[in-house]
Amino acid sequence: MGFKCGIVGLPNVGKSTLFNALTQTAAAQAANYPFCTIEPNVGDVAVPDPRLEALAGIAGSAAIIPTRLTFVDIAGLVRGASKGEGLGNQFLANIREVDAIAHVVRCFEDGDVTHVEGKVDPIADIETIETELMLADLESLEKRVPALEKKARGGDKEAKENLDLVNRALLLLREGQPARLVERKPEEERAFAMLGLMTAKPVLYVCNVDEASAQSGNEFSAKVFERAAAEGAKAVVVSAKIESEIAVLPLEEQKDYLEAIGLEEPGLNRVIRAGYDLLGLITYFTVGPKEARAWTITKGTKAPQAAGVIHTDFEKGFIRAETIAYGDYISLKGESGARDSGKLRLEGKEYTVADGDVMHFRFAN
Ligand SMILES: Nc1ncnc2c1ncn2[C@@H]1O[C@H](COP(=O)(O)OP(=O)(O)OP(=O)(O)O)[C@@H](O)[C@H]1O
Ligand SMILES: [Mg+2]
Repeated sequence: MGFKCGIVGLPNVGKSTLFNALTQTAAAQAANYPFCTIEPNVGDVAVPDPRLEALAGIAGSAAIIPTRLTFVDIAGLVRGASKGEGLGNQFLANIREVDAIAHVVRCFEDGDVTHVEGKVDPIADIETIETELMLADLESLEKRVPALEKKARGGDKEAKENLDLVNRALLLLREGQPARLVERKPEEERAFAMLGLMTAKPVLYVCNVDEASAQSGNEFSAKVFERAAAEGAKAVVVSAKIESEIAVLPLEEQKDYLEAIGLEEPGLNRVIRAGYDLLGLITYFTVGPKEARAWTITKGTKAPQAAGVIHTDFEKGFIRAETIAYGDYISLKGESGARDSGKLRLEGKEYTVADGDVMHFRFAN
């Protein structure tokens, strides 16, 4: 399936540094000058999930295979981008292709690191980016109007409905509101998604703070959290620079370092999990002596389609899914315990898979 989270923000705020930490590489060039990144960097990241270890421990699985999420490190966005400033429309196209946005906001002071607007002001920075995305959405919608109007006049019912939706979005964007706030009926969701609007994508604010604030944030990140709460968005605190230094250390040293700065786990884990959540994703497991493995599905996926993530044959020939809830698997110490207690359920085609389900699919070839 491949869900993509795009790393977006002003130039030189630490996007590539975060990307490198996430992907544990130095694949993306990170340096102290704006527009360091031009071509997007794409990387797969393991989704940390402590449940996998617990499952593998019970089943004696030889290997643990986490599920993965894709991050895309995108070029910095500046004021006027929608009109072609900076790298202009080129990187806006990169943003259109992602499913959710991780918006990196500079929340650290450092006289040596250039801020394109001259001072650290996370709220102003967020507004600059949002404005550019809104302007770009406005422009793309305005382009659609003439053709839709022509078709609607000709009696095309679908075009008429689409035009109505587009006009509602335009009204909102002209008021300076993101398209995700457009009121729409469930049956309009498909047409809305087809519009490919950037300000309709879910957003996670990533507050990039100094080392001393890595644990509990600072006055800048507090402002971002306030704004996120008001918008119904999510925010996380992370020090991209520290994380990128920790990520390349041997595991033992990582632990010591994290402890020293008061973190239980890498801040990156929070970013990955929040990104996963933002995309509306959940995990089910397959567990056996060979491996304990996590699989990604969207919330609401039925059993056959969940099976299809492993192999299309599983979906085509789906018969039933032997299912154990994660909590039951753990408390009853595995499959036979769950079976003996009647906690191994036989689920059919209409079953909606729940987060944490341990599944075994039966299928016919
Ligand atoms: N938390 C932090 N504290 C101090 N310096 C940081 C922090 N995070 C990143 N930096 C520094 O900021 C500079 C810019 O980082 P980076 O290249 O990752 O930015 P970017 O957002 O990818 O920029 P561009 O848009 O130009 O590609 C680097 O010198 C990096 O080391
Ligand atoms: Mg960069």
